[in-house]
Amino acid sequence: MTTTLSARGLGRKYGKRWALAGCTLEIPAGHVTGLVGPNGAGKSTLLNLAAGMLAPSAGRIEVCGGRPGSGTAQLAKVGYVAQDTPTYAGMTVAEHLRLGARLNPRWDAALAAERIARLGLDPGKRAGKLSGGQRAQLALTLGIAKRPEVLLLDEPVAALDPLARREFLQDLMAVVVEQGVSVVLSSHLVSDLERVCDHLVVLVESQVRVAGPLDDLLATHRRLTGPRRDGPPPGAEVVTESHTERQSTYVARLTGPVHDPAWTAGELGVEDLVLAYMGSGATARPALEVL
Ligand SMILES: Nc1ncnc2c1ncn2[C@@H]1O[C@H](COP(=O)(O)OP(=O)(O)OP(=O)(O)O)[C@@H](O)[C@H]1O
Repeated sequence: MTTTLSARGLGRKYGKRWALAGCTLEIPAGHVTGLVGPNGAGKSTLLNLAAGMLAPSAGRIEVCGGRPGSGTAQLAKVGYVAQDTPTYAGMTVAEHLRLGARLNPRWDAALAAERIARLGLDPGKRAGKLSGGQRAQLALTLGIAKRPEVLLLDEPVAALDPLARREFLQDLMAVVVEQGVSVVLSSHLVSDLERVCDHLVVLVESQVRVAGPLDDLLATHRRLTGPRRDGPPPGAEVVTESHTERQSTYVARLTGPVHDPAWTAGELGVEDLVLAYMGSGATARPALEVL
């Protein structure tokens, strides 16, 4: 298995505060990985570390087999679109493409020109005069045309309306299929992630709370409902719990079958799963990684 991103005990702090701590994670190549978590959880910090924009304060990180920020060869492997789709407001679309060509050894000018034409972006228009969606598409084009091994996208659809979001994500999926590029993208929009991601990483309070292939996570987690007793049934690792006077409900990872007929086990959707882990923060819980 080739690995897109591998982190061991990775941490980054600002002053005395850890923005990301003890992050141990393997993201295999060839996947679209969704990075999700509440505001301030450390998603941008992780992506910045992966792109080499930040240096770790602890631990180590490898992206596509190399150390982020270690030189031009490493830079060529990674396409990074930071939050707020950074472009130069005073530069035209065509000037952005020319800059991309100058800075990137593997630049695919034909691909960039084809995308810009297909998206209907006027090459002579300044980026500052584009709509949010058009700017996002320009930034994605710059990331794709450098022909990276991995695309790191920090909330790429945050500013887009639902239709533009859908088109952006469809377009991204087409690129994934055509180029075989790996993608790690952060978003608060779980329904969007559900449509495009086959891997999931949930970050909460600077920690990886859960990570793994989406199918495996959905197959191993259940909502268990049963009579209120001393605790959950055997074989259930509780993520969150709630109780009424007579009944208990657990979102749990099942480590074995639940035989007790008093319990019903319902399947979870991606949003239920994400919200359960996002709400499980009160006690420090070891990160679960399903590989
Ligand atoms: N340059 C900085 N200086 C000081 N603290 C920072 C800096 N950048 C981020 N932080 C802090 O680090 C923590 C993680 O921030 P980060 O931007 O990685 O979170 P995030 O999950 O991307 O959040 P959001 O969803 O709001 O974009 C936050 O507490 C934030 O305040």
